[in-house]
Amino acid sequence: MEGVDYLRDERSKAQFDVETMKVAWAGSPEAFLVCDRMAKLVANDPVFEKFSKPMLGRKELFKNTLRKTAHAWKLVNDLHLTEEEAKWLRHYIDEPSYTDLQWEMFVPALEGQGTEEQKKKWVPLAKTMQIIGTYAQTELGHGSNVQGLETTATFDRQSDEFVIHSPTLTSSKWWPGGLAKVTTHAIVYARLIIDGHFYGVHGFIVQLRSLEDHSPLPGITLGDIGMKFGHGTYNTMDNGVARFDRVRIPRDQMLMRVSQVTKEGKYMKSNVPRQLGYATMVSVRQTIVSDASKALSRAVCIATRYSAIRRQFGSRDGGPETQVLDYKTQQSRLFPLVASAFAFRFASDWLKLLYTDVKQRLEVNDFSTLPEVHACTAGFKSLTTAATAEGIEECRKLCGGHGYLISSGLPELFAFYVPACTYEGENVVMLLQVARFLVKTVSDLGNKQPVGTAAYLGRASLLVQKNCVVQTAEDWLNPIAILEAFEARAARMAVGCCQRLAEFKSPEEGFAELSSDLAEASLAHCQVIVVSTFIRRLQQDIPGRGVKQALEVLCNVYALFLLHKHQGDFLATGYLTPKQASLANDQLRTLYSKVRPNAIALVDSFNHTDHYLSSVLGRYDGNVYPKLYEAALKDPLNDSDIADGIHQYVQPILKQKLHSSKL
Ligand SMILES: CC/C=C\C/C=C\C/C=C\C/C=C\CCCCC(=O)SCCNC(=O)CCNC(=O)[C@H](O)C(C)(C)COP(=O)(O)OP(=O)(O)OC[C@H]1O[C@@H](n2cnc3c(N)ncnc32)[C@H](O)[C@@H]1OP(=O)(O)O
Ligand SMILES: Cc1cc2nc3c(=O)[nH]c(=O)nc-3n(C[C@H](O)[C@H](O)[C@H](O)COP(=O)(O)OP(=O)(O)OC[C@H]3O[C@@H](n4cnc5c(N)ncnc54)[C@H](O)[C@@H]3O)c2cc1C
Repeated sequence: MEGVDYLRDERSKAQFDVETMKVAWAGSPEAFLVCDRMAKLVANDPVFEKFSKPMLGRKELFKNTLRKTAHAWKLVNDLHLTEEEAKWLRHYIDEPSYTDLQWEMFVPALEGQGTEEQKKKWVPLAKTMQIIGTYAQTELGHGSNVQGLETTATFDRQSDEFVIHSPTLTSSKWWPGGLAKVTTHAIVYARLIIDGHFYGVHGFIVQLRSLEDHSPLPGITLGDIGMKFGHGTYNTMDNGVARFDRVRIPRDQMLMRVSQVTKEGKYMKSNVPRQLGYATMVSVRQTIVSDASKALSRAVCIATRYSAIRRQFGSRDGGPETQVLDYKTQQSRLFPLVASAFAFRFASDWLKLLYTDVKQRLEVNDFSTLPEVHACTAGFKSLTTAATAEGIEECRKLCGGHGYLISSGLPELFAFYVPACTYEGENVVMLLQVARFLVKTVSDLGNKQPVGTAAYLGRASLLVQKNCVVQTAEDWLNPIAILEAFEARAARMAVGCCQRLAEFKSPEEGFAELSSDLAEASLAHCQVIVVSTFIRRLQQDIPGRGVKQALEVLCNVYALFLLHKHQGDFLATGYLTPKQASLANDQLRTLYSKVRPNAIALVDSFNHTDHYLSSVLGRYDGNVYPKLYEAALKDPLNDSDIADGIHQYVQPILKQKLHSSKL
């Protein structure tokens, strides 16, 4: 049998309806149709070919992306694509480009932080790409600490302008995507100064380049910050540096939704919290959670298909060897990642609803849920990106040696993905934000009943006393038992941290000293929400033969895998006994056997095209070995039998050896 037959055989064993599962993964029939149409549009267009990328030099890589991006914009206009369709088009083109910043950060920053008048002026220009913008917050010296930014925006009452200035080397803007070569505008975050007084960090719309000839405007120095990790991935993007030498902009280019500066130089705070200035980051963190499920689904699709084709050991009589997918070790590394992709998908769907809700509330100045939404987006961003980055690397290892080839698609995917752990809020810094929320919630328990995602902490006094009642491996299939275990562990960790915080001289000193424990408690809290979201999703109507059952298995795999991985926490907090932890692991092994016949069908449900996967190992048809061979032959080193440099550098060594052996 060939790889093609192996996958056909696997598909025939599926116990659920794949087409309906595709809809469950996409979120709705409409969402499925949009994704499917955009994925095929990209896959069938030769302009979006990706194979040659790893061979290109930096300048060619960059130009190639500019070409693709221009073609994509033409398609958006020619085909009258909606914003949703255009977003998926960009996603399937699969190349970091300035348009990511334009649509995911520049436009949302204008919409979220501009006044009605500002939005009316700037948003249409941006949405029609008459101006191209980026989000210039991070500096050479500061990224995480936004209030520590050094760029200044000094109000000049006489000319009714702000003067944007980079006073030090470390105040150079550093990292913004598209800044180096493309963007005409940026939202520059700077400290506002009026009459020598500092008024905190605010966003300012600054024109960077001439709209006529694209050259940098006077007083602005722009450049690229250099090559990044992974050759063909993020180097398609011109992350840039910018320095401002007393650049003047009109007063009405300060984003003034949160606070205003009048002509007279009076600083006026609206009745909205200053954290609304961070709203763009909340919006992008929510998108990043959704992207985590996509990236992880891509990696597990490759590793699962290849594991069904790859055979090693197990045959002593010349018969077929064992599919590596049948090894329990392979299953215990791979299936939790398949389950995680689904968990993150449902978590991101839920987060989107939470975010939509807070956006509507903010419109009418209801800020009550903002702290919870900030904690959820920050925490989920950290949890999902860390697990996805680790998961992609695990998938590479699951593919053995071939996983290290660029043609496997996995090294490039990892290089593309891993900065998600850093950008838009470094992951540990984000967990510490969740910790602030947890500490406040627990400290306030006497006065205020927590709601929403923190509601379970309202039962903290019960959860710290109760012990797990599980007696058999079967009991671990009960969602109530699972959820209570996660809640009890998280509540005990949060309460434990708060009790120890009280022993320090000041809360700040305690928070700094216990920050590692607080970060762990935050992760445990986020896991409660992800697990409960998965469980709740299964309580909804899920049509299709066997679809719900297959998802129930994955939900249990996800929860029990986490329980096993973090069993130290579950045991140390005293909620579980070692016997109960061991029963959970027994159940996990049984669940892997239930996933096994559905494995290929589950990853088919992601509906990924071969173009999107860009992996010889993950091909839909399973024709791996002939295509690996073919891909290898296309390497430029195989253009000739005798490579450049052989005559010059190798032959003299060989000849010298002959000469000395004669002596
Ligand atoms: C090609 C790519 C493909 C796919 C990528 C996928 C999707 C993304 C799409 C496009 C993007 C493309 C590429 C990536 C581009 C990346 C862009 C960036 O990285 S932009 C820069 C991002 N920078 C950061 O995230 C900085 C992180 N730092 C912060 O957010 C803050 O400084 C801080 C750490 C939160 C601290 O804030 P602050 O200094 O104010 O300090 P406090 O701790 O005192 O906070 C006060 C108070 O406010 C609360 N709070 C903080 N933040 C928020 C918020 N956002 N909303 C609401 N409330 C907030 C905080 O918890 C405190 O509350 P309190 O305890 O006082 O009640
Ligand atoms: C690919 C990529 C694209 C980017 N695009 C943009 C962009 O378009 N626009 C933009 O403005 N920025 C962009 N950035 C910058 C990015 O947002 C920052 O790098 C990120 O916010 C992290 O900040 P930092 O680099 O200052 O890390 P640092 O904060 O210096 O982190 C270094 C270490 O210090 C630790 N640390 C920091 N603070 C604390 C603390 N309080 N407690 C405990 N530990 C702490 C961190 O955990 C980390 O381990 C991009 C970055 C990358 C990698």
